[in-house]
Amino acid sequence: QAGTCPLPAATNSHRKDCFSSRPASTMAQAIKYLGQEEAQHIDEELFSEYGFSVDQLMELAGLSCATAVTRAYPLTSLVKARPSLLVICGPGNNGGDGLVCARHLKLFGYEPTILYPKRPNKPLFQGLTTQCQKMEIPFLTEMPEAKMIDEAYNLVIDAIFGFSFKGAVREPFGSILDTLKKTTVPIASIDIPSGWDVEQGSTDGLQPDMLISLTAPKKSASLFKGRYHFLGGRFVPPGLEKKYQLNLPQYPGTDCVLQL
Ligand SMILES: NC(=O)C1=CN([C@@H]2O[C@H](COP(=O)(O)OP(=O)(O)OC[C@H]3O[C@@H](n4cnc5c(N)ncnc54)[C@H](O)[C@@H]3O)[C@@H](O)[C@H]2O)[C@@H](O)CC1
Ligand SMILES: [K+]
Repeated sequence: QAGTCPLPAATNSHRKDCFSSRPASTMAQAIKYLGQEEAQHIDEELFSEYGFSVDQLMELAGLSCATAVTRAYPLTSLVKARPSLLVICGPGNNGGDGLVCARHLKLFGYEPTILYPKRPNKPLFQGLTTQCQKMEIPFLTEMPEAKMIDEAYNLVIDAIFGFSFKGAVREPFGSILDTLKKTTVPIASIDIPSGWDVEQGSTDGLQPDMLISLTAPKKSASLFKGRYHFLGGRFVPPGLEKKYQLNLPQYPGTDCVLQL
């Protein structure tokens, strides 16, 4: 028996994977938490050196997020009569992950509604928006009040900002985040709790119930206090993982997510 399982919340199947097929030398090393620049370098390298396209990785990232949501909030656990979710999408690729996530959640039997106030004028985002519209996912024209969100939705998915967020929050997202802070319904944040500094977090920011870290957690994830921390984005080539010493845990079987 070589060492202890590096996954604190590991299920029996994770544990089995750890002990049966992970070399002893990598078992002891903790997963790396990335700084902002390092996360951006890895992102660039996936495209420039490894030949991936943004929409490819976004699809896998968004699918991971939807899958992680089904694990933490299965349809049978939802408290409202309808399996309603509010997905709030920001102006960059984190918002794109949110659109993909919403589409998959609809296929998984949930009823997502999207708020997408700043839409980039690029074919990728236009296509993702059309796909959601054609799947009869409603788009809101404005942010509802906190009370209305608590009444209408089981969960809010925060796809506003990811690892490129910097500085003071600009409108309309400042008001959106202020409203979100007043809600009591659980929040699931994609990659970073929006409004948090990517490395330092935020003392008075959102306190999501769930965080889905993509590729590898960012430094601020060490300050996450919610119930569910998942890793998704199972697309990192071993060469890149090695170069950046990510020490990613082994995903169980063919799963695209893993609970940390
Ligand atoms: N390499 C990876 O790991 C992958 C990353 N993906 C996603 O891409 C995200 C990063 O995407 P991006 O680099 O497009 O960046 P973000 O989506 O983090 O945000 C960039 C957008 O937010 C705006 N913004 C930044 N700071 C702001 C502020 N203070 N107030 C208001 N607006 C602000 C910028 O103008 C820009 O429009 C990741 O967090 C992840 O969710 C996935 O789509 C695919 C793979
Ligand atoms: K986010």
